[in-house]
Parts: sequence; C-alpha cells; structure tokens
Amino acid sequence: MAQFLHKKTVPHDLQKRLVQMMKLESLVQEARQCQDRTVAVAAAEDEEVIEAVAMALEHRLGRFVLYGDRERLGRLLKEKGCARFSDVDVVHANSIGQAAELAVRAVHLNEADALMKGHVPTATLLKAVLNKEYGLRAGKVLSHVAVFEVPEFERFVIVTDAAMNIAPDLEQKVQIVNNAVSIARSIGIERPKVAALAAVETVNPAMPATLDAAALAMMQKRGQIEHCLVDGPLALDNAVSLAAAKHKRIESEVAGQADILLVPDIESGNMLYKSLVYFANARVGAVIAGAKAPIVLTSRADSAESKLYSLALAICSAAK
Ligand SMILES: CCCC(=O)SCCNC(=O)CCNC(=O)[C@H](O)C(C)(C)COP(=O)(O)OP(=O)(O)OC[C@H]1O[C@@H](n2cnc3c(N)ncnc32)[C@H](O)[C@@H]1OP(=O)(O)O
Repeated sequence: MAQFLHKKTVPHDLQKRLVQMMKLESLVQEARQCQDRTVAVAAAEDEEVIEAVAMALEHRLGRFVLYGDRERLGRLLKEKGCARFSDVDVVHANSIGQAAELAVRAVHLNEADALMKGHVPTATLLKAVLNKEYGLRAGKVLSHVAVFEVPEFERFVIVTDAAMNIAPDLEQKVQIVNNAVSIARSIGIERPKVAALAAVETVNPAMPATLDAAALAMMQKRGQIEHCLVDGPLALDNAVSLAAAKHKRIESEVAGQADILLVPDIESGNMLYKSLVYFANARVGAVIAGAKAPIVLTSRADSAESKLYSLALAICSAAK
C-alpha cells in the first residue's frame, strides 16, 4: 500500500485516507519488496535482538550479519530457530566495543545498508557512529525518529527526538524536523504537519521551548523549512486533539492534526516514547535518521515486534 501512496497520481484526499489506514505491519510488507538489503547488527548476542532477527528472516526482510561472540551467537541462533536460514552470517568480535566498531565499519564500507543496535550501550554505539574515520556521518545532524501506531488513534504519531540529541538548539531542531519529515515522506506522508511542543501554546520568554517553537513555525512560513507545515508552540493536547485545539481557539492547519511531534529535549521525548508504549499500548518502529544509513536503536522497552517494525522502517527508508 505504501508503494501505491508514493505514486503522484493518487489524489491527495485519497492518499491521506490511505495513510490514515496504515498500520506498522504494512511497513513489513513494503520492506519485503526491497531487494538485497543487508543489516549489520552490533553485539547481537541478546535474546530479544535474535528474536527480532528471527522474525525478520521469517518475513524475508533481508540478510543479517551479526557481530559479537561467535559461540554465544551460535547457541542463540539455534535456540531461536535461525540456524535453518542461509541469510544470516556471524562475524566474531572479542568485545562489545569491537562488535560496535566492526558493524559500523561494515555500513561505512557499504557492505551493509542499515545498522542495528544489539546488546551495546546506546552511547557506545552512537560514539562509533559519530567516529570521524569509520563512522556514518553525512554532514547532517543525526536524530531519532519514532513512528507510533497508537490504539484507537486514526493516524501514525511520529515523535522526535527521544533518544539522541540531549538538548538541541534551534539550528539542530531545524535538522531534526527535516530528518523526521524525510522519514514521514518515506512512509507515504507527503506533507506532514509538525507540532513544535512546549508546555503551553503561547510564547513565554521564561520557557525557551516556546521561543524555539515560534521561530520554527516562522521559519517554515518563510520557506526555511520545506515539505511540511510547522506550528508552535503547541501543548501536547492541542497538537493531537482537534477538540482541545478548538477549546483553546487555536487557528492553525497543524493544531489537532499533527503527524510529527517535535519535543524540546531528550527527557520529554523519552518519557513521551515510553508513556506511549507502557500506558497506551502503542506499537513503535524507530530509526536514527540523517546518517549515511538508517540505524535501528532499540530499547529494552520495545517488544520483538517493535524491533521488527524498526527494522522494516530502516529498510524502507534506506531504499528511498
Ligand atoms: C527511545 C528508546 C531508546 C532509548 O531509550 S536510548 C537512551 C537515551 N539515549 C542516550 O543515552 C544517548 C544520548 N546522547 C548521547 O549520549 C550523546 O549525545 C552522543 C550521541 C553519544 C554523542 O556524545 P559525544 O560523543 O559526547 O558527543 P559530543 O557532543 O562530544 O560530539 C562529538 C562529535 O559528534 C558530533 N555530534 C554529536 N551529536 C551529533 C548528532 N546528533 N548529529 C551529528 N553529529 C553529532 C559533534 O558535533 C562532535 O563533532 P566534532 O568532533 O566537533 O566534529
């Protein structure tokens, strides 16, 4: 369905309705169409990661190269029923740090199309990703983009940045928006609506997030941010609920209809991410965008199913 959405011939209204019907499951179907994708998994010797790889192999999403302890990996692959697949290779690494470096190098050298985090601390992997000699920098800000399917909610909710940029400044927020817009477009949301979140919907000089949000909205209006609509500051309720926006008398093309929620910092983003998973039973697929290749940065909070969706999102966005 998502492939159909990319065709320019689809009328906008129909396109919007189809996007709204989309489920993360449809990303798995789309990823399957992408030929010959290879994913390098850093420190893959982790039960949940191997479970996600097993699911991905079952769905024929691509080829996997697992970096880590050969013996432990061999055992886990057998336990999870992966030994029967030919699309999986193991490269031995003596330590978690070496596994991260080897996996990142493989993507750097175009031997793999996407990187996946295994049993390695997030900061260790990201430091390898940012390494000047063998990393995956592409001259842009790298940022985390999470696509949520929330039960009873009619459209995807995209949250950024919940996991990489700790306290982004205005310039970094512009690039974080650009990265999220490019992921939204890769899954068929042609002109996403971006809400720059704050605690209130009015500009308050004592709350820096409201100043950045207002600047971002103006930058989009002046053409400095493209392929999307941006409004802010918006509080979470009036970003996602038309009734709440109406109640506050907010006149905006974004309020109540946001596709992308730009959070002010990593704390608010991470808590929103985990609240959606734990309190709202949301499903999620997430990647780090802006690098030479997409990166799957899974969290312990994610189910194996969510890890599969993240892999599908990475494969879909690597193909664009
Ligand atoms: C939501 C589910 C998943 C999770 O819960 S994940 C858990 C939460 N996430 C984390 O713990 C990671 C948070 N981020 C960090 O720890 C750090 O920002 C990170 C990514 C490790 C980078 O730290 P450092 O290596 O100390 O970075 P630094 O500020 O000294 O900069 C070193 C060089 O890298 C560059 N850099 C840092 N962040 C970047 C970015 N986002 N995009 C592009 N380039 C970036 C930075 O400009 C600097 O470059 P240069 O050496 O000056 O050329």
